[in-house]
Parts: sequence; structure tokens; C-alpha cells
Amino acid sequence: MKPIEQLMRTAPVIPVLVIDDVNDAVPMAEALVAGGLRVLEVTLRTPAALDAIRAMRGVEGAIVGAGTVTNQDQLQAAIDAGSQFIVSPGLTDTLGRAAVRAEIPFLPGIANAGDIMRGLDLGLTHFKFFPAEANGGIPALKALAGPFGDVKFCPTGGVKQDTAAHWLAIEQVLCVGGSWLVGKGERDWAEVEARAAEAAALAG
Ligand SMILES: O=C(O)C(=O)C[C@H](O)[C@H](O)COP(=O)(O)O
Repeated sequence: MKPIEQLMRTAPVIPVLVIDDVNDAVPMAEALVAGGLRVLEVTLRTPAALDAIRAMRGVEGAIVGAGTVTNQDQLQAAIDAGSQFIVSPGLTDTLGRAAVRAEIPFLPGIANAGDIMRGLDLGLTHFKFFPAEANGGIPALKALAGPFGDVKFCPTGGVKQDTAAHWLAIEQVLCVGGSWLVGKGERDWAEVEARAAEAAALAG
């Protein structure tokens, strides 16, 4: 099994995290892991993100990756910070090639058949379907998946606790991504753990 597939099969939900204060990184990761969500995507949308990745790598059981990686410089910075996987909202040949060369599990965003074909050309077979709801939702992904039987997906963007199960019921969907696990500025870690446990109980 490819490392990216193993990662996608670890938990049904990958929390998409936006971290403003690096001091939140460790308690946030601990709460999510305690709830059963081990694969954590820290988006490179805030100045604290790379330090948050470094800090979270110290949390037992956590598998920490970088999200919102859009170019080679960010890819390198994310790897240097200890990222164990890379998520991107889209796929360019330049970034795709660099991620393949770096031999790091890579989950690029795709939104149409051309995107998937560009990924297949690079040897990639596992993609984030983004933005999942805005891009047509479940009917769109089912139609898109049809011609690409060996390809696997992680729908992200607009997916919530009460819709995740519908996505996970699609055979080619291994997990979903979502930001609903931790609210902006939230520090109620018991609540985050409870939310993570609910998400972890979804059938993957
Ligand atoms: O930052 C990235 O790399 C992205 O591609 C965007 C995120 O995956 C979505 O913003 C999560 O979507 P929501 O769960 O609807 O908030």
C-alpha cells in the first residue's frame, strides 16, 4: 500500500487546522489524537503554522502534515519543519514533480478530469476533491470517479460531521477533510476531543 493510502486509511476524517497561536498547537493535537483523529493537516495560512507543525511532531500518535502548500518554497519549508505529508488545494506540474522527487506523501487538490489526468501523468493516484461541496458535491465526485477506477479521494471543502458519512459511503473515498473540528480561536480542548471522537466513529 502506498504511504499516502495508508495515511488516508488511518482515520475517516483529517482535521484541517488554522493555527494563529503556536501555544495552541500541542493541546489541540493532543485533544484530536485523544479523540481518535491522528492525521492532522496544519494549513500554511498563518505565520505560526510551521512552528505549530514542529511542536505537534512531539505529540505521541500524531501524524502531522502541511496544508495549503501551493509552491516549491512552501513544500521545502513544510518538509524542513517536519511535515509527514503535504496537502495542496490544487495541482501544478512544478509542485507535483517536486513532491514526487521529495518522496513525501502528497495529496493534491483536483476539481476535474484534466486535473486527475495531470496527476496520473506524475504517478499520483490519491487526490483531494476540492472544493467538494461547491464543486458539485457527491454527484460530481461520483461522475468524476467513474472513468478513473483506481483513483482514491479525500473530499474537502464544505464537508461537515453530518454530511461526512455520505461522502465516506462512496467506494473511492478513503477519508474526508474538514475544518469543523476546531473553531476559530477555540480553546475548549475537551469539546474538541468530543468532536474528534464523533468524527473518528464515522465508518471509513
Ligand atoms: O487550505 C487548503 O489547502 C485548502 O484547500 C482549503 C481547506 O481544505 C478547506 O478550507 C477546508 O474546508 P472547510 O472544511 O469547508 O473549511
